[in-house]
Amino acid sequence: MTDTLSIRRPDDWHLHLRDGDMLRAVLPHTTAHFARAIVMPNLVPPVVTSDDARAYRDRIMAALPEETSFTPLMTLYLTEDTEPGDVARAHAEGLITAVKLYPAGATTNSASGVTDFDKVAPVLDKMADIGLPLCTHGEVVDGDVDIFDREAVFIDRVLDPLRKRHAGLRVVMEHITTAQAADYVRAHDKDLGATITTHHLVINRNHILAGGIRPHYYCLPVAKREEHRLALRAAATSGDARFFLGTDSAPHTDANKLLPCGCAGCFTAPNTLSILAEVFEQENALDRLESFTSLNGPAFYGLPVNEAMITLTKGDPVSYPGRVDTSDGPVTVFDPGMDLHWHVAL
Ligand SMILES: NC(=O)N[C@@H](CC(=O)O)C(=O)O
Ligand SMILES: [Zn+2]
Ligand SMILES: [Zn+2]
Repeated sequence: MTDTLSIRRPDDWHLHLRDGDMLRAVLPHTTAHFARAIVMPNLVPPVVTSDDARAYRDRIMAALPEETSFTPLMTLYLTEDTEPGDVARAHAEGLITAVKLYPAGATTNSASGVTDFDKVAPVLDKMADIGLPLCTHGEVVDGDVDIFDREAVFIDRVLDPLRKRHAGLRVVMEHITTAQAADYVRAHDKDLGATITTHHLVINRNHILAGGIRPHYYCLPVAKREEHRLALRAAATSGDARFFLGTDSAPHTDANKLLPCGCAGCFTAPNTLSILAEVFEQENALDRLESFTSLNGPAFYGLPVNEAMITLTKGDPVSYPGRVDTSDGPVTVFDPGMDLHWHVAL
């Protein structure tokens, strides 16, 4: 039985770091294990222009714990006013790694997102030209579409037509939650990838709703039926290079989660790697953990893999904080509902 595993240092290809005190509180939990992260731009107000991205990157660098090396990979929030020239310049100077599409109203802080795709056609064409990936929050927001169907309907109504219209555009389907999304990735070519979160490998919709409502398991896209969780596990552990880790670690204070209308998001940064090792071990796929956490993402983005290694060692149950304190109040850490045995050492 394997009880030690050395892998390249992981990257997180979908992360929410927030800003201000929250940024300072959550950032060390990511930098403890991860070398790089794609930083989502859904701040209030959002990170829309290259100037916004530069300023946000500086705030992240200023918040880094001492003697920590970490590279935030910045993204721009696509709006109907985004200028193709600004995006191209930001890409050329190495400031941004991707642009993020939020359908307006789909998720946390998405009000400035896209409603009319004709308006963003020029910028998407430019991105296809220069090879800059588009990360998508893949859910339709139409009130007539059941929330559990929003991802599958997005693929048919929005994503597939968009990829046909903008041939050559590289797309990452973020935080996929359905078998349909995994199948869509498999059926297409190298211009398509998908991130999978830690929590969607662990919970299904019963965890949120059965026996009482559990707001800390509520995130978007919402967790689906068990068959979808199993499909995501199969995709993540398959070794297929188009699937890679994006934790979507999305901290909200308990006060904002535990409301009559609570925020969506699971905060997984502190225990993500221990959970993933447990999941991959359960799937007899520990030998593929490194592909998912450390190799496939860089390959998609055309970046070098990290030189540094981390070692995971199996032992007594791992202890991790139940919550992280911020000046706005505590943020509850995702509870995977099982003991974790894989300890991370750098
Ligand atoms: N995933 C979530 O449930 N929430 C994210 C937004 C997002 O990634 O859609 C957040 O910013 O809180
Ligand atoms: Zn999202
Ligand atoms: Zn997210």
